[in-house]
Formats: sequence, structure tokens, C-alpha cells
Amino acid sequence: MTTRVRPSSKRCAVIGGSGFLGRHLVEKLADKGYTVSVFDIRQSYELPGVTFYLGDLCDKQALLPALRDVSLVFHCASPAPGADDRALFERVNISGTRTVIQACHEAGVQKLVLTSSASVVFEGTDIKNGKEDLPYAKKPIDFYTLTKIQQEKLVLEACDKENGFLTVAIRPHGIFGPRDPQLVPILVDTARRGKMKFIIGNGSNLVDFTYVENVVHGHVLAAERLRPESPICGQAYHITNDEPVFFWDFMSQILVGLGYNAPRYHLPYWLVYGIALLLWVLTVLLRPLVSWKPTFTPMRVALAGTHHYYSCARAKQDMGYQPVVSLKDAIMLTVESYPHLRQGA
Ligand SMILES: NC(=O)C1=CN([C@@H]2O[C@H](COP(=O)(O)OP(=O)(O)OC[C@H]3O[C@@H](n4cnc5c(N)ncnc54)[C@H](O)[C@@H]3O)[C@@H](O)[C@H]2O)C=CC1
Ligand SMILES: CC(C)=CCC[C@@H](C)[C@H]1CC[C@H]2C3=C(CC[C@]12C)[C@@]1(C)CCC(=O)C[C@@H]1CC3
Repeated sequence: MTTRVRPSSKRCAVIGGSGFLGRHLVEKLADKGYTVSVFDIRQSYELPGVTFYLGDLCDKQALLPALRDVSLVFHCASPAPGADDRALFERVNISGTRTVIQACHEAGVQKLVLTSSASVVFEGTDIKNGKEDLPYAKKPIDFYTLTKIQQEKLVLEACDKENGFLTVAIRPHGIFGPRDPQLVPILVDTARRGKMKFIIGNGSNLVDFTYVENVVHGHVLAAERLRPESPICGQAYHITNDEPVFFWDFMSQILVGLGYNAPRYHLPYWLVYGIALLLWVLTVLLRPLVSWKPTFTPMRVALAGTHHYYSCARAKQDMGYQPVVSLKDAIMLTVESYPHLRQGA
């Protein structure tokens, strides 16, 4: 007779735990007394009580040892949004997520928390205080978003109370904070190359930027509230700072905090978008000959020039979510964490 060990509720796995959000999540879970297994294609740090398993999440046999005796899995792995590689996004975000779900079933995992994205409803046009019932984007702005939509659907459809497998999706937007490899580094690089002088549009577009600790808090609450009787089973939740901010004010505060000039001159949105689109088409057509990546991609221009902020009322109501760090403190903590990116450093 084989006896199956009941997984401990304080044992969890974080797929993508070496990444920016993943590592902050792992640190919080370890702090809260969880034993954590990290599964990732790379190991970027060490932490007591955390075991690393290296492998590709598309490989079920590699994944299974990381899920052994684990009751709760966080899936926050994805190729970087700027990758522009449809096959990679489809392999990792769609078939890889199917593999994650199968591996969870085989390992007896009871709860799966997915890091989705608020962008699953964004088509490049204004969203003001968007709720979770907005339809998925019919024309997603890039392959990243296209595959995040499929990924979220797979995870939510896998929720099966009768068989004891509960799922939930967290949709953050514009995550920032210490060690983020994207937002601040790209911004500073653009400023250092003298390209951060212009405001796209009139500068009055409101956007959500969400401090990483608030995103982590949303994930932990979702995991702890995920029970068969809970309304959160099989649902998606926006997690934001609940303080939409003018996109260009936010960028200016980070830039000025690090000693760079804030952008000052306005350019019409449609002009910049048109140029970005033209450059993108040219880079695609000339790809075999030229390997040049434009800074202002159509996706970035759309994100920089439209309103896109989301309501987190549902997360407040169903899981008692409240941001734990204000935007003002978050910007200060973030600026302080990048001394090496200061002007003149
Ligand atoms: N950064 C942001 O503003 C936002 C991020 N998200 C989502 O949050 C999650 C985490 O994002 P970040 O921490 O910013 O990204 P990140 O790039 O820092 O972390 C992703 C991690 O996934 C790992 N990974 C990628 N492919 C893998 C594979 N095939 N097998 C195993 N591991 C793999 C990477 O090595 C990396 O450590 C992603 O799902 C992303 O879609 C959602 C909304 C906004
Ligand atoms: C105009 C310019 C050069 C801005 C620099 C900052 C950008 C790199 C960020 C501004 C909004 C960010 C954002 C994302 C990535 C980084 C930005 C484009 C995401 C696409 C990351 C993944 C998601 O799921 C959605 C994010 C929306 C906001």
C-alpha cells in the first residue's frame, strides 16, 4: 500500500522565483514562515529555507521535484514582455502553463495562484477605472499580452472545487520597486541617451504603477483566502496602488529623484505612435539584415500616451486587500534603491 503524504500548508513553490516579483514574493513567504521551493531557469540569489530547482517549466519531469509535498504554487514566470518572440511566448505562457497545471495535478497541489496582468484587457486605447468584468482584449497590443490572456483563461478554467484544485489570477499593472530590471533601468537608459526630453500627448493620462510589495501582498492574501467556499475561486483580481498617477509625472519623479531632467516638450500622440509603428514594421522587414531595437515601440507609446488605470475594489471586498505602501513612499524607496543609476554615478 502506498501512503501519500498530505502536503503541508506552509510549503509552497514559486515558479519564476528568481525574477523581480518572484524574489520579492519568496522573501515575504520565507518571512512568514513558509518553506519555499523556487523553480526557474536561473538562480539569482540564495536565501535560508529556500530550495532552488533549475529547469524549464515546459518540462514536466523537471518541474515535478519542485512541487513534491507542496500544497500551494505561485506561477509568476514569463519571458520578458519586450522579447518580441511569438514562438517563445506561446511555448512558455500557453503550453508551459498547461504543463504547470498537469504537474500540479500529478503532485497533489491544492492551490495555484497565477500572476496575470491588467494588460489582458488593454487594446491601446483609454481604460479608466477598469473593472475585472471588462472583456479580454480582442486585439492585444503584442504577443506577450496575447499569450497572457490565454494563460489566464487556462488557469481560471482549471479551477475545480470538486476535485480540490483551486485557482485564482492576480492582475498587477506597472510593477516597480527595488531590483526591477525593466521600468527604472529602461527609463534611465533612455534619459542617458538624451531621448527623455519629450512628453507623448498632453501629459494628462492617468496610469497605475504598483509597488512590488503591494503586488506581493495581493498574492499572499489570495493564496491564504483561496478556500472552496471563498468567492475568489476561479476569479481574476486587479491589484494596484489605488492611486492612479499622471504617467509623465510618475516618470518625472523617478528621473528627477535620480538627478536627471524631467521631460518638457510635448509631441502629438498620433504622430509618435505612427513613427513607432513605421519603425517597428521596418525592423521586422529588415530583421535578417539589421538587429536594431527601437526604444519607442508602439506598445510603449500606447502605454505612455493613454489612460489605463484599474479598480481594485473587488480585491478589497473579496480578500480584504489594501495597498501597504503609498505611492509617495514607494517612489522614494525605489529611487533610493538605484544609487548606481544616479546621474553621474
Ligand atoms: N513587471 C511588470 O510590470 C508586470 C509583470 N507582470 C507579470 O508578473 C510576472 C513576473 O514578472 P517580472 O518579475 O517583472 O519578470 P522577471 O523577468 O523579472 O521574472 C520572470 C522569471 O521567470 C523566469 N522564467 C522565464 N521563462 C521561464 C521558463 N521557461 N521556465 C522557468 N522559469 C522561467 C525568468 O528566469 C525570471 O526569473 C510575469 O508573469 C509577468 O507577466 C504582470 C504585470 C506587470
Ligand atoms: C516611454 C518610455 C521610454 C518609458 C519607459 C518606461 C517603460 C519601460 C515602462 C512604462 C510602463 C511599463 C509597463 C510595462 C513594462 C515597462 C513599461 C513599458 C508592462 C508592459 C510590463 C508587463 C505587463 O504586464 C504590463 C506592463 C504595463 C506597464
